[in-house]
Amino acid sequence: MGKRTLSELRDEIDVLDKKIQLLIGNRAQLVAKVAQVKKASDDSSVFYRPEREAQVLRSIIKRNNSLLKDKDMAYIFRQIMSACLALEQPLNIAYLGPEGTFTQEAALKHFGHSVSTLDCVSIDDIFHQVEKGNAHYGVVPIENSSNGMIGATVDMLYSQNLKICGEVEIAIQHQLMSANQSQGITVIYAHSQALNQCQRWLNNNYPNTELKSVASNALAACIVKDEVGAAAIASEVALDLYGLERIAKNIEDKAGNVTRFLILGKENISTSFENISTSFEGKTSLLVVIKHESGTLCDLLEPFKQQGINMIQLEKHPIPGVKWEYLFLIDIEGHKDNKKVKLALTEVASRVLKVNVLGSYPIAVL
Ligand SMILES: O=C(O)C(=O)C[C@]1(C(=O)O)C=C[C@@H](O)C=C1
Repeated sequence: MGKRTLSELRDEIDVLDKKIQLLIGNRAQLVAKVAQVKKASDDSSVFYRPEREAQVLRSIIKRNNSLLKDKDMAYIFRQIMSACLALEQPLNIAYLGPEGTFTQEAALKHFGHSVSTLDCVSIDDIFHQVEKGNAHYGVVPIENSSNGMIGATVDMLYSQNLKICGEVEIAIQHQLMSANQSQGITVIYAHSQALNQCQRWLNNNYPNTELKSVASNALAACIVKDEVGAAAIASEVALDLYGLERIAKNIEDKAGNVTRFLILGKENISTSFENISTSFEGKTSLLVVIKHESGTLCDLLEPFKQQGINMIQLEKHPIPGVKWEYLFLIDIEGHKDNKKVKLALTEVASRVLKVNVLGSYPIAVL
């Protein structure tokens, strides 16, 4: 058989597309049945199941031996699951606005594009909107690979009762942009995080320019749309969205600049797997306050060692409103209902002033 012509190849693609479409339709029908099962169950209002979504995406990546990259294959299935979940329950996701922030990018990467989004003015506002029930879930930054923890988020985790039900990572590349490149730049707007992440570049390239910190990078882009002589540091998405011109590309000081975001909700995520210890590729986050006495930090850590539990993270953070007193944000491997984790947590609780289990959730898949 000779080489197939363009139209023959397209005919074959049409046949495959028809099959794929039919299969996606069949999948949607199954998900509609899943919704019925959930409605009849105890936690009838919880349709979003991050642990199952993570399992689906991990399997997709594991068996991907196609020409497509893992991340692209996973993206396609992420969108299919997003559309399927919207059949069960249309979700509204709170993020740091306006449109074009990295937080919005994180929200869409995690939930897919079949959700609606609610733009919030601050990290505190995201917590409040979820708390009030105006959004089903919220997305907040927790940690940047160059700058460390996001204090405003830790403060709110301490003072609010929301649960962590997922995490997502986004590569952060900053663009310098303005409405009109021919004008000299007298002021640069950005979120304080972006100013920190680009500090060296700004010192080298704009040593005498005024730097103004605003609530988000997308807001900075929005402001400079109408301000002569002003530039903004924001994302590629914001550059396109607000019709600005790029002055400089990827100005972050450190390559591989990544921000980790948390997904917040009102409920603990379901533990629908029969054997949590073997099938849950996840972690548990805790906030702990210990006595200001010799040996108390060792006492806190010992139960994890005794149970052979790996600690992923241990961060010290000032307790909001209490001078020179600190809380610890701890991430450990495993689900809070796993036998060993449970034993360790009970022991920890007996040794510290306060322990708040923020949630157990799947480790970011991509
Ligand atoms: O398995 C479920 O619980 C579903 O609702 C199905 C499904 C999917 O499309 O695979 C959809 C939404 C959930 O968040 C998880 C998975």
